[in-house]
Amino acid sequence: MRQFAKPALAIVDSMRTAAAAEPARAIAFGGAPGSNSHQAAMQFAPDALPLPCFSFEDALDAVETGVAGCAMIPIENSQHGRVADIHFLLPESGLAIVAEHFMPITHALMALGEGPFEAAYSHPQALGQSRHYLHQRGITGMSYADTAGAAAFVAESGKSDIAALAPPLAADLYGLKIIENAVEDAHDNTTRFVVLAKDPLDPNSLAGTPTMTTFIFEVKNIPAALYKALGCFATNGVNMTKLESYQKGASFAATMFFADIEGMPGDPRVDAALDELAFQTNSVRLLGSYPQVRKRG
Ligand SMILES: O=C(O)C(=O)Cc1ccccc1
Repeated sequence: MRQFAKPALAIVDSMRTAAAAEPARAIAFGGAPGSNSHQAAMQFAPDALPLPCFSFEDALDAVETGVAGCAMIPIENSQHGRVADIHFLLPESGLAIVAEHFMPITHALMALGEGPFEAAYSHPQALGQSRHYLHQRGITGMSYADTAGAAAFVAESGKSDIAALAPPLAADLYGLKIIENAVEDAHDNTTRFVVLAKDPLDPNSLAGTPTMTTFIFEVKNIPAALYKALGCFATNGVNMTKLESYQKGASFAATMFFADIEGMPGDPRVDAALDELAFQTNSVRLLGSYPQVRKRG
C-alpha cells in the first residue's frame, strides 16, 4: 500500500495543496511530515514548500514531472552506510545533484503504550542506526517506508505493544508518547543528503567555491581495472572521498562504482582525471557538481 497512514493524511494533503500552487518552490522528500528528510529539506531551504512523497522514488518522480523544483534525498549515514537503492535511483532519475546537506540524526522510541514492545517500526536506516539498542531490549526491527510514516502507522494501529523509531517531532504530530530519546547507537550519528534538480548548476555559479563532483563508472572486466581507474585520480592529484561498488545485472562481471571527488570539470586536474577515466573504463556518467559544505580531509 503506497499510502501514508491516516494520522498523516491531513498534514500531507495541506502540504500537497500548498506545493501544487507553486511547484517551483516545492521541495519533494521521501517520507511523512516530521521525517528526517522533511527536516533536512527545511534546514536547507527554509522558505521552500515541503512536498511529502511516500518513497524516495516518488520524490524523484515529482521533480522529473515538474511537481516539485527539487528533491532532498538521504544518501549515506556515518553509522549505517549507504542508503539502500540510492545508487540505482539517482542515475535512473536523470536528475542532477545540485547540493549536499549534512544533518545530525537522533531517533526516539515512541508508542501508544508504555512497553514492553514486541516490535519497532521504522526506516531501515533508523533500525540499523539503533541496532544495539533494539537488540539489547529484544525488540524486533520492522521495516517501514520512513520514520515519521512509521509513527503514523503505529498511531493508526491502536496497538500498545508496538513502537516506532522516529524523530521526536513525529510523536507530537501523530499523538505518540516518547518512551526514550536518543536511542541511536552513536551520538555523532550524521546523514549526508543530496538535493536533486532537473538542471545541473551553472558551472560559473561555482567559480571560486570548493566543490564536489559525483559520478558513476563501469570498469572493464579485466585484471587491475579498478587500479587503473583510480590511477587517473592519483596521478592528477584529485582527492576521491567516496567509492562504492555495485553490480549491474546478473552476470556479476559488470562492476559499477559510485564515487565522489573534490573539484569539478573545468578544473584542469579534474578534466585530465576524467578524460583518462573515460579511456580506462566502459562508461563514465557525471551526476552533478555542487558546493562542498563540509571540508573533507
Ligand atoms: O525516514 C526518514 O526519516 C528519512 O528521511 C530517511 C532517513 C532515515 C534515517 C536517517 C536519515 C534519513
